[in-house]
Amino acid sequence: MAFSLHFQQLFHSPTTFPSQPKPPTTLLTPLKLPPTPSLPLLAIAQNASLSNIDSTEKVVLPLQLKREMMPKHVAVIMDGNRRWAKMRGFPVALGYEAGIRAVRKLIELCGNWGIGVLTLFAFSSDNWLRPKVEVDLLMGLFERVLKDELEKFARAGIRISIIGDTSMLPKSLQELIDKAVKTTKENSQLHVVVAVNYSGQYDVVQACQTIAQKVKDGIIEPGDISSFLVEQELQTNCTDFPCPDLLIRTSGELRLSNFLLWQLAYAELFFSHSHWPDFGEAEFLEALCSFQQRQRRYGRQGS
Ligand SMILES: CC(C)=CCC/C(C)=C/CC/C(C)=C/COP(=O)(O)OP(=O)(O)O
Repeated sequence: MAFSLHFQQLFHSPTTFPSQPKPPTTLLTPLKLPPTPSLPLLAIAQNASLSNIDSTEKVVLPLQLKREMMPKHVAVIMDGNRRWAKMRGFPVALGYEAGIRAVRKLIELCGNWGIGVLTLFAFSSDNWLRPKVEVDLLMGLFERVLKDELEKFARAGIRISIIGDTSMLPKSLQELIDKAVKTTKENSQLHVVVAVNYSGQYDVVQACQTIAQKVKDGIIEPGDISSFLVEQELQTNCTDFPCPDLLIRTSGELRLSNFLLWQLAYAELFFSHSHWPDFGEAEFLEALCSFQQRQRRYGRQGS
């Protein structure tokens, strides 16, 4: 069975939300897209498979995208769930439910389009400052997603990893995380890395602590410390491509909010006006088209 079919079938979500016209706001105005026929009409099977996908499987891309220019690692700050809900007069919980629907859709698209790693910023270490009821709501949602979807993730060949300090999470969630990580650790179709109680600054600090200990123990010399060595100690070292090629942040905010600070050094940034629950295929395609138009120079002279 083709890889794309796996994902479409496994992640079809029946979730519906009360219909209500979108409020007229500039934040919700979609950006201008190149004309986008529906995926089945324009999709072509590009026969060569990507290295992180089983060679018997096909990656099906929309015509606008070039296979050889696809990012290997996409990171996302899923902002605007509460605003999405408030603008519709819905409870905050519904905003997060809609956010989870968008997560499912993005996982499906990354799987179908041959992206190797997807890192999602689900809970920042600063988010503990939110009202307890909201923190509890988010923790409950994470638990529910892991309980309900683990089998589907595992069957679709998805590997799940968590970055961040999980020791502060509810014990029941920690157990579900351990199970998800263990159950999926041999999977290689798509690596979904979820940042929970994550701080980019702390990630660098903990890497420094580990390296300092190695110096103290005489394992390495201070002069051995390099970018390569630091990167090896960062939590994203759990993936084959620790540094995202593309960072997407939704809902119009133009900041990094302490996410993957080291790892984003050379990432291309894409800021979407859509709130996270409205971020779907058209919006992702727009981000990828923008990415493929960038000239990535990594500090070198341009042509
Ligand atoms: C399992 C899994 C990966 C679940 C993801 C659920 C999800 C969408 C989490 C986003 C969490 C979050 C703190 C978003 C930031 O702003 P905000 O959305 O709170 O809202 P605001 O910026 O409008 O205030």
